[in-house]
Amino acid sequence: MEGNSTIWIEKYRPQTLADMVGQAEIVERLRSYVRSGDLPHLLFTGPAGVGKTTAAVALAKEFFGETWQMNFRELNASDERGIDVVRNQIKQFARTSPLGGATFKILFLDEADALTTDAQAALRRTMENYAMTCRFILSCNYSSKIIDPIQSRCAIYRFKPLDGGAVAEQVRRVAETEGIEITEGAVLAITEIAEGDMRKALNALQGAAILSTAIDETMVYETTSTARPEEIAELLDLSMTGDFAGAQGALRYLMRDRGIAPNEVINQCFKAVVRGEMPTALKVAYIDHLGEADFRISEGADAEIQMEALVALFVLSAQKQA
Ligand SMILES: Nc1ncnc2c1ncn2[C@@H]1O[C@H](COP(=O)(O)OP(=O)(O)OP(=O)(O)O)[C@@H](O)[C@H]1O
Repeated sequence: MEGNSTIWIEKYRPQTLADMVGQAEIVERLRSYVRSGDLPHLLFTGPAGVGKTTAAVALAKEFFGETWQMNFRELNASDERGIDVVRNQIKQFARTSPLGGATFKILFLDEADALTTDAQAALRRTMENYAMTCRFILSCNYSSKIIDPIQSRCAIYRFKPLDGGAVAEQVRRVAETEGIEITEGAVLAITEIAEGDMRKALNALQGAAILSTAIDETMVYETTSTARPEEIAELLDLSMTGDFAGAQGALRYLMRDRGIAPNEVINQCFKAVVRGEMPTALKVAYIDHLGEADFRISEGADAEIQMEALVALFVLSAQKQA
Protein backbone atom coordinates (compact mmCIF):
# COMPACT_ATOMS: atom_id res chain seq x y z
CA MET A 1 0.00 0.00 0.00
CA GLU A 2 1.35 3.39 -0.94
CA GLY A 3 2.01 6.23 1.45
CA ASN A 4 0.70 4.85 4.71
CA SER A 5 3.48 6.64 6.55
CA THR A 6 2.04 10.05 5.69
CA ILE A 7 -1.12 11.57 7.07
CA TRP A 8 -3.71 11.49 4.36
CA ILE A 9 -5.30 14.79 5.33
CA GLU A 10 -2.01 16.42 4.36
CA LYS A 11 -1.25 14.17 1.42
CA TYR A 12 -4.67 14.91 -0.10
CA ARG A 13 -4.98 18.55 0.89
CA PRO A 14 -6.04 20.35 -2.32
CA GLN A 15 -3.19 22.46 -3.66
CA THR A 16 -5.34 24.80 -5.71
CA LEU A 17 -8.72 26.41 -5.20
CA ALA A 18 -9.99 24.46 -8.20
CA ASP A 19 -9.18 21.17 -6.47
CA MET A 20 -11.31 21.92 -3.44
CA VAL A 21 -14.56 20.02 -3.24
CA GLY A 22 -17.75 21.84 -2.27
CA GLN A 23 -17.69 25.50 -1.12
CA ALA A 24 -18.22 26.47 -4.79
CA GLU A 25 -19.43 30.02 -4.15
CA ILE A 26 -16.56 30.83 -1.82
CA VAL A 27 -14.00 29.35 -4.20
CA GLU A 28 -15.40 31.42 -7.05
CA ARG A 29 -15.26 34.65 -5.04
CA LEU A 30 -11.70 33.94 -3.90
CA ARG A 31 -10.61 33.30 -7.46
CA SER A 32 -11.98 36.67 -8.49
CA TYR A 33 -9.53 38.29 -6.05
CA VAL A 34 -6.69 36.47 -7.76
CA ARG A 35 -7.91 37.75 -11.12
CA SER A 36 -8.11 41.32 -9.80
CA GLY A 37 -4.67 41.12 -8.17
CA ASP A 38 -5.88 42.61 -4.89
CA LEU A 39 -7.28 41.24 -1.66
CA PRO A 40 -9.14 42.74 1.31
CA HIS A 41 -8.72 41.34 4.82
CA LEU A 42 -10.81 38.17 5.08
CA LEU A 43 -12.64 36.42 7.88
CA PHE A 44 -13.30 32.71 7.37
CA THR A 45 -15.85 31.21 9.73
CA GLY A 46 -17.24 27.71 9.93
CA PRO A 47 -16.82 24.29 11.52
CA ALA A 48 -13.61 22.24 11.55
CA GLY A 49 -12.26 20.41 8.53
CA VAL A 50 -14.24 22.15 5.81
CA GLY A 51 -11.40 23.87 3.97
CA LYS A 52 -10.67 27.20 5.68
CA THR A 53 -6.91 26.62 6.04
CA THR A 54 -6.83 24.81 2.71
CA ALA A 55 -8.46 27.79 0.96
CA ALA A 56 -6.06 30.27 2.59
CA VAL A 57 -2.97 28.29 1.51
CA ALA A 58 -4.33 27.72 -2.00
CA LEU A 59 -5.15 31.41 -2.29
CA ALA A 60 -1.59 32.35 -1.32
CA LYS A 61 -0.17 29.91 -3.86
CA GLU A 62 -2.33 31.40 -6.59
CA PHE A 63 -1.44 34.97 -5.66
CA PHE A 64 2.28 34.50 -5.20
CA GLY A 65 3.22 31.45 -7.30
CA GLU A 66 6.75 30.30 -6.54
CA THR A 67 7.33 32.89 -3.83
CA TRP A 68 4.25 31.92 -1.81
CA GLN A 69 6.20 30.54 1.12
CA MET A 70 8.08 33.82 1.55
CA ASN A 71 4.92 35.86 1.51
CA PHE A 72 2.57 33.66 3.49
CA ARG A 73 2.62 32.84 7.19
CA GLU A 74 0.23 30.68 9.16
CA LEU A 75 -0.08 31.29 12.90
CA ASN A 76 -2.37 29.85 15.51
CA ALA A 77 -3.93 32.35 17.89
CA SER A 78 -4.26 29.73 20.62
CA ASP A 79 -0.51 29.06 20.52
CA GLU A 80 0.42 27.61 23.90
CA ARG A 81 3.51 29.81 24.17
CA GLY A 82 1.19 32.73 24.73
CA ILE A 83 -0.44 35.63 23.03
CA ASP A 84 2.69 37.81 23.22
CA VAL A 85 4.58 35.38 21.03
CA VAL A 86 1.75 35.44 18.52
CA ARG A 87 1.55 39.23 18.65
CA ASN A 88 5.28 39.64 18.08
CA GLN A 89 5.28 37.17 15.23
CA ILE A 90 2.31 38.90 13.62
CA LYS A 91 3.98 42.31 13.84
CA GLN A 92 7.32 41.05 12.66
CA PHE A 93 5.81 39.35 9.64
CA ALA A 94 3.35 42.14 8.81
CA ARG A 95 5.79 45.03 8.88
CA THR A 96 8.47 43.62 6.58
CA SER A 97 8.12 44.20 2.85
CA PRO A 98 6.65 41.59 0.55
CA LEU A 99 9.23 39.58 -1.37
CA GLY A 100 9.78 38.51 -4.96
CA GLY A 101 7.74 41.29 -6.54
CA ALA A 102 4.58 40.67 -4.54
CA THR A 103 2.57 43.76 -3.55
CA PHE A 104 1.49 42.41 -0.17
CA LYS A 105 1.90 39.42 2.12
CA ILE A 106 -0.81 37.22 3.61
CA LEU A 107 -0.98 36.33 7.27
CA PHE A 108 -3.36 33.50 8.11
CA LEU A 109 -4.42 33.51 11.75
CA ASP A 110 -6.13 30.28 12.72
CA GLU A 111 -8.43 30.07 15.78
CA ALA A 112 -8.73 33.85 15.91
CA ASP A 113 -11.70 33.42 18.25
CA ALA A 114 -9.27 32.21 20.91
CA LEU A 115 -8.02 35.81 21.25
CA THR A 116 -9.37 37.85 24.16
CA THR A 117 -11.22 41.07 23.38
CA ASP A 118 -8.11 43.08 24.35
CA ALA A 119 -5.90 40.99 22.09
CA GLN A 120 -8.39 41.47 19.27
CA ALA A 121 -8.33 45.23 19.81
CA ALA A 122 -4.53 45.15 19.47
CA LEU A 123 -4.83 42.99 16.37
CA ARG A 124 -7.23 45.49 14.86
CA ARG A 125 -4.59 48.22 15.19
CA THR A 126 -1.94 45.97 13.66
CA MET A 127 -4.28 45.24 10.76
CA GLU A 128 -4.72 48.96 10.18
CA ASN A 129 -1.07 49.90 10.61
CA TYR A 130 0.25 47.31 8.20
CA ALA A 131 -2.61 47.11 5.71
CA MET A 132 -0.29 48.37 2.95
CA THR A 133 2.09 45.43 3.27
CA CYS A 134 -0.03 42.69 4.75
CA ARG A 135 -3.51 41.22 4.31
CA PHE A 136 -4.96 39.21 7.16
CA ILE A 137 -7.07 36.11 6.81
CA LEU A 138 -8.63 35.28 10.17
CA SER A 139 -10.18 31.89 10.71
CA CYS A 140 -12.61 30.94 13.46
CA ASN A 141 -15.53 28.66 14.23
CA TYR A 142 -17.94 31.42 15.25
CA SER A 143 -17.81 34.96 13.87
CA SER A 144 -19.80 36.17 16.89
CA LYS A 145 -16.64 35.81 18.96
CA ILE A 146 -14.79 38.33 16.80
CA ILE A 147 -15.15 41.99 17.80
CA ASP A 148 -17.23 44.17 15.48
CA PRO A 149 -14.40 46.53 14.43
CA ILE A 150 -12.49 43.55 13.05
CA GLN A 151 -15.57 42.04 11.39
CA SER A 152 -16.31 45.34 9.67
CA ARG A 153 -12.77 45.46 8.27
CA CYS A 154 -13.01 42.01 6.70
CA ALA A 155 -14.93 40.38 3.90
CA ILE A 156 -16.68 37.53 5.69
CA TYR A 157 -16.83 34.03 4.26
CA ARG A 158 -19.05 31.46 5.94
CA PHE A 159 -17.84 27.94 5.21
CA LYS A 160 -20.51 25.26 5.54
CA PRO A 161 -20.16 21.62 6.51
CA LEU A 162 -19.37 19.76 3.28
CA ASP A 163 -22.32 17.90 1.83
CA GLY A 164 -22.39 14.12 2.11
CA GLY A 165 -21.96 13.59 -1.64
CA ALA A 166 -18.77 15.66 -1.72
CA VAL A 167 -17.29 13.84 1.26
CA ALA A 168 -18.19 10.43 -0.20
CA GLU A 169 -16.62 11.33 -3.53
CA GLN A 170 -13.34 12.38 -1.92
CA VAL A 171 -13.29 9.25 0.26
CA ARG A 172 -13.75 7.04 -2.82
CA ARG A 173 -11.06 8.96 -4.70
CA VAL A 174 -8.49 8.68 -1.90
CA ALA A 175 -9.29 4.98 -1.38
CA GLU A 176 -8.79 4.29 -5.06
CA THR A 177 -5.47 6.14 -5.17
CA GLU A 178 -4.28 4.23 -2.10
CA GLY A 179 -5.29 0.90 -3.67
CA ILE A 180 -7.97 0.23 -1.08
CA GLU A 181 -11.20 -1.58 -1.75
CA ILE A 182 -14.06 0.01 0.10
CA THR A 183 -17.69 -1.06 0.22
CA GLU A 184 -20.45 1.51 -0.36
CA GLY A 185 -21.67 0.77 3.17
CA ALA A 186 -18.28 1.82 4.52
CA VAL A 187 -18.27 5.00 2.42
CA LEU A 188 -21.72 5.83 3.79
CA ALA A 189 -20.64 5.08 7.35
CA ILE A 190 -17.62 7.39 7.01
CA THR A 191 -19.77 10.13 5.48
CA GLU A 192 -22.27 9.84 8.32
CA ILE A 193 -19.58 9.91 11.01
CA ALA A 194 -17.76 12.85 9.41
CA GLU A 195 -20.80 15.16 9.49
CA GLY A 196 -19.35 17.33 6.75
CA ASP A 197 -15.83 17.43 8.22
CA MET A 198 -13.37 16.21 5.59
CA ARG A 199 -10.54 15.89 8.10
CA LYS A 200 -12.66 13.50 10.14
CA ALA A 201 -13.61 11.54 7.00
CA LEU A 202 -10.04 11.06 5.77
CA ASN A 203 -8.80 10.20 9.27
CA ALA A 204 -11.58 7.60 9.57
CA LEU A 205 -10.59 6.12 6.23
CA GLN A 206 -6.91 6.00 7.10
CA GLY A 207 -7.72 4.53 10.52
CA ALA A 208 -9.73 1.71 8.97
CA ALA A 209 -7.07 1.15 6.31
CA ILE A 210 -4.63 0.16 9.05
CA LEU A 211 -6.73 -2.97 9.55
CA SER A 212 -6.93 -4.06 5.94
CA THR A 213 -6.80 -3.01 2.31
CA ALA A 214 -10.44 -4.07 1.99
CA ILE A 215 -12.66 -1.93 4.17
CA ASP A 216 -16.24 -2.62 5.15
CA GLU A 217 -18.54 -0.70 7.46
CA THR A 218 -17.85 -2.89 10.51
CA MET A 219 -14.19 -1.86 10.39
CA VAL A 220 -15.19 1.78 10.15
CA TYR A 221 -17.41 1.57 13.23
CA GLU A 222 -14.71 -0.36 15.09
CA THR A 223 -11.83 1.97 14.38
CA THR A 224 -13.80 5.17 14.90
CA SER A 225 -15.40 3.91 18.13
CA THR A 226 -18.89 4.71 16.93
CA ALA A 227 -22.05 2.66 17.26
CA ARG A 228 -23.77 1.14 14.26
CA PRO A 229 -27.08 2.92 13.53
CA GLU A 230 -28.93 -0.35 14.38
CA GLU A 231 -27.32 -0.41 17.82
CA ILE A 232 -28.54 3.09 18.60
CA ALA A 233 -31.98 2.26 17.18
CA GLU A 234 -32.14 -0.78 19.45
CA LEU A 235 -31.27 1.26 22.54
CA LEU A 236 -33.97 3.79 21.70
CA ASP A 237 -36.58 1.17 20.77
CA LEU A 238 -36.07 -0.74 24.01
CA SER A 239 -36.44 2.44 26.04
CA MET A 240 -39.57 3.41 24.12
CA THR A 241 -41.21 0.09 24.89
CA GLY A 242 -40.44 0.61 28.58
CA ASP A 243 -37.84 -2.18 28.77
CA PHE A 244 -35.41 -0.50 31.16
CA ALA A 245 -33.24 -3.57 31.76
CA GLY A 246 -32.96 -4.16 28.01
CA ALA A 247 -32.07 -0.54 27.26
CA GLN A 248 -29.60 -0.50 30.13
CA GLY A 249 -27.96 -3.65 28.74
CA ALA A 250 -27.71 -2.08 25.28
CA LEU A 251 -26.16 1.04 26.77
CA ARG A 252 -23.64 -0.91 28.84
CA TYR A 253 -22.67 -3.01 25.85
CA LEU A 254 -21.93 0.12 23.81
CA MET A 255 -19.97 1.86 26.54
CA ARG A 256 -18.15 -1.01 28.24
CA ASP A 257 -17.70 -3.65 25.54
CA ARG A 258 -17.41 -1.41 22.55
CA GLY A 259 -15.61 1.41 24.36
CA ILE A 260 -17.81 4.12 22.86
CA ALA A 261 -17.51 7.43 24.71
CA PRO A 262 -20.63 8.74 26.50
CA ASN A 263 -20.73 11.96 24.50
CA GLU A 264 -20.54 9.93 21.28
CA VAL A 265 -23.52 7.83 22.39
CA ILE A 266 -25.40 11.05 23.20
CA ASN A 267 -24.48 12.57 19.85
CA GLN A 268 -25.60 9.49 17.93
CA CYS A 269 -28.84 9.18 19.93
CA PHE A 270 -29.51 12.84 19.29
CA LYS A 271 -29.11 12.42 15.52
CA ALA A 272 -31.28 9.30 15.52
CA VAL A 273 -34.06 10.96 17.58
CA VAL A 274 -34.07 14.11 15.46
CA ARG A 275 -34.38 12.09 12.27
CA GLY A 276 -36.49 9.24 13.61
CA GLU A 277 -40.22 8.70 13.42
CA MET A 278 -41.70 9.05 16.89
CA PRO A 279 -44.57 10.99 18.48
CA THR A 280 -43.64 14.67 18.70
CA ALA A 281 -44.14 14.90 22.46
CA LEU A 282 -41.78 11.97 23.01
CA LYS A 283 -39.24 13.38 20.58
CA VAL A 284 -39.29 16.69 22.46
CA ALA A 285 -38.81 14.90 25.79
CA TYR A 286 -35.93 12.77 24.46
CA ILE A 287 -34.12 15.78 23.00
CA ASP A 288 -34.57 17.60 26.30
CA HIS A 289 -33.10 14.64 28.23
CA LEU A 290 -30.18 14.34 25.81
CA GLY A 291 -29.40 18.04 26.14
CA GLU A 292 -29.50 17.81 29.91
CA ALA A 293 -27.19 14.77 30.06
CA ASP A 294 -24.79 16.35 27.58
CA PHE A 295 -24.61 19.51 29.66
CA ARG A 296 -24.16 17.70 32.96
CA ILE A 297 -21.36 15.54 31.62
CA SER A 298 -19.63 18.58 30.12
CA GLU A 299 -19.85 20.22 33.56
CA GLY A 300 -18.06 17.25 35.11
CA ALA A 301 -20.87 15.01 36.39
CA ASP A 302 -20.15 11.28 36.50
CA ALA A 303 -20.72 10.10 32.93
CA GLU A 304 -21.81 6.57 33.77
CA ILE A 305 -24.45 7.75 36.24
CA GLN A 306 -25.69 10.37 33.80
CA MET A 307 -25.97 7.85 30.97
CA GLU A 308 -27.96 5.40 33.09
CA ALA A 309 -30.13 8.29 34.31
CA LEU A 310 -30.67 9.27 30.69
CA VAL A 311 -31.97 5.81 29.83
CA ALA A 312 -34.16 5.92 32.95
CA LEU A 313 -35.63 9.24 31.80
CA PHE A 314 -36.20 7.84 28.29
CA VAL A 315 -38.20 4.98 29.83
CA LEU A 316 -40.15 7.28 32.17
CA SER A 317 -41.08 9.64 29.33
CA ALA A 318 -42.17 6.72 27.15
CA GLN A 319 -44.34 5.37 29.96
CA LYS A 320 -45.95 8.78 30.46
CA GLN A 321 -46.84 8.94 26.77
CA ALA A 322 -48.30 5.44 26.72
N1 LIG B 1 -13.22 21.54 0.63
C1 LIG B 1 -12.31 20.57 0.74
N2 LIG B 1 -11.95 19.84 -0.34
C2 LIG B 1 -11.07 18.83 -0.24
N3 LIG B 1 -10.45 18.49 0.91
C3 LIG B 1 -10.76 19.18 2.01
C4 LIG B 1 -11.70 20.26 1.98
N4 LIG B 1 -11.81 20.76 3.21
C5 LIG B 1 -10.99 20.06 3.98
N5 LIG B 1 -10.34 19.10 3.28
C6 LIG B 1 -9.39 18.11 3.81
O1 LIG B 1 -9.45 18.19 5.24
C7 LIG B 1 -8.19 18.63 5.76
C8 LIG B 1 -8.44 19.68 6.81
O2 LIG B 1 -8.99 20.84 6.22
P1 LIG B 1 -8.60 22.33 6.65
O3 LIG B 1 -7.30 22.33 7.36
O4 LIG B 1 -8.73 23.21 5.47
O5 LIG B 1 -9.78 22.58 7.68
P2 LIG B 1 -10.24 23.93 8.38
O6 LIG B 1 -11.57 24.28 7.82
O7 LIG B 1 -9.16 24.95 8.32
O8 LIG B 1 -10.47 23.40 9.86
P3 LIG B 1 -9.92 23.95 11.26
O9 LIG B 1 -10.82 25.05 11.63
O10 LIG B 1 -10.08 22.75 12.14
O11 LIG B 1 -8.49 24.34 11.07
C9 LIG B 1 -7.39 19.13 4.57
O12 LIG B 1 -6.03 18.84 4.73
C10 LIG B 1 -7.96 18.36 3.41
O13 LIG B 1 -7.30 17.12 3.29
